Amino acid sequence: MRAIDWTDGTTERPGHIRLLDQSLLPQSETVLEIDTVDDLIDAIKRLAVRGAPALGVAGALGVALAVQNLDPAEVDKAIDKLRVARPTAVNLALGVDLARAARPDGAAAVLAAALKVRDDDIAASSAMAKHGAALLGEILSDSAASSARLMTICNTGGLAAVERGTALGVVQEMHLTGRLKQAIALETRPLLQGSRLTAWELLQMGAPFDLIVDSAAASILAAGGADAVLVGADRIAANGDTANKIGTFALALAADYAGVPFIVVAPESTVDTQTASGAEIDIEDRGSTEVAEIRGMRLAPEGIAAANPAFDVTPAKLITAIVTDKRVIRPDRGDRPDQPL
Ligand SMILES: CSC[C@H]1O[C@H](OP(=O)(O)O)[C@H](O)[C@@H]1O
Repeated sequence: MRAIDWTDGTTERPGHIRLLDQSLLPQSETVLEIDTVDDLIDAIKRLAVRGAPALGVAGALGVALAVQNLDPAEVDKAIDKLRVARPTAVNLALGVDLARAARPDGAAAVLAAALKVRDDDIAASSAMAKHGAALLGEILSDSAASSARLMTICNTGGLAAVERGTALGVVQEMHLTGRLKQAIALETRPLLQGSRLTAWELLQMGAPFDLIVDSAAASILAAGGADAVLVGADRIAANGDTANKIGTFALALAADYAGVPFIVVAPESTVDTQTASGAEIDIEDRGSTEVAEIRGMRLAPEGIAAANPAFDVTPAKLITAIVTDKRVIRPDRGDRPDQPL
């Protein structure tokens, strides 16, 4: 099943969104049938649906839901609330804007625009998988390129998109073409997208992998335990600075120290040339509970303070390459995403 999709209406029920509730994976594969924008916003805020490309599709389909089900006077307020449900991933606002632009042409045109966002993401995931695997063939030694050990953080597979995903889509491509020796997946505290979601997807692929705690990554890299680091992105600024899951910046520093290529994999829809640099990216803070608890089980003492930025920014100078569905940008050679395609 896709992470998120649209189900056409029947005589019993109007068209609506179906999504796999990722907050319950891997213990439970629960499908949510979403009929209202408020329920979609709740699903986004609690990461039942998550990942920049998937959020773009959610935003676009949410506009179709609003136009289909709400009084015209209520649509803009609902769409505006959806657009800011999570601030860091540029894709959410972009998906909303792409579907909203079709409003003058009616509900069918809005749905068609939203389904195009979905279909374009599916195509982009396949293109990124191929471009990323080709780049590894170019920059790694022959032995590493044919038997690669690839480290990754958070979850960037089909669950973070619609199908295949971004960085984990490259890992899948390397596996499918017999060139993956091992994936190394960081658990990714505090919400454990790595141990819950990436491990689940790698198992389904049948790919060889190790799950590691986040704090083991630097010493594994320094000891020569990985041939490349592949990460996703939530927003790529005009100069190449990249916002991604918290811990990505530390991983980039460790990769730089270890002399290991650090590769960002993201669709062009995640490139935001309106944001000049990483300093302007709004980093979502998700509050102290996620740090102090795991699925409602209190770990830290009551009454403590906790900082919980959900993302950090990796400066372009630490990024070897940015692989998109359309191109490979090489910040290590002075390339910038705001240069024309
Ligand atoms: C290809 S997904 C991009 C990005 O989204 C994830 O964040 P979250 O799980 O909070 O939605 C993570 O930063 C991924 O790298």
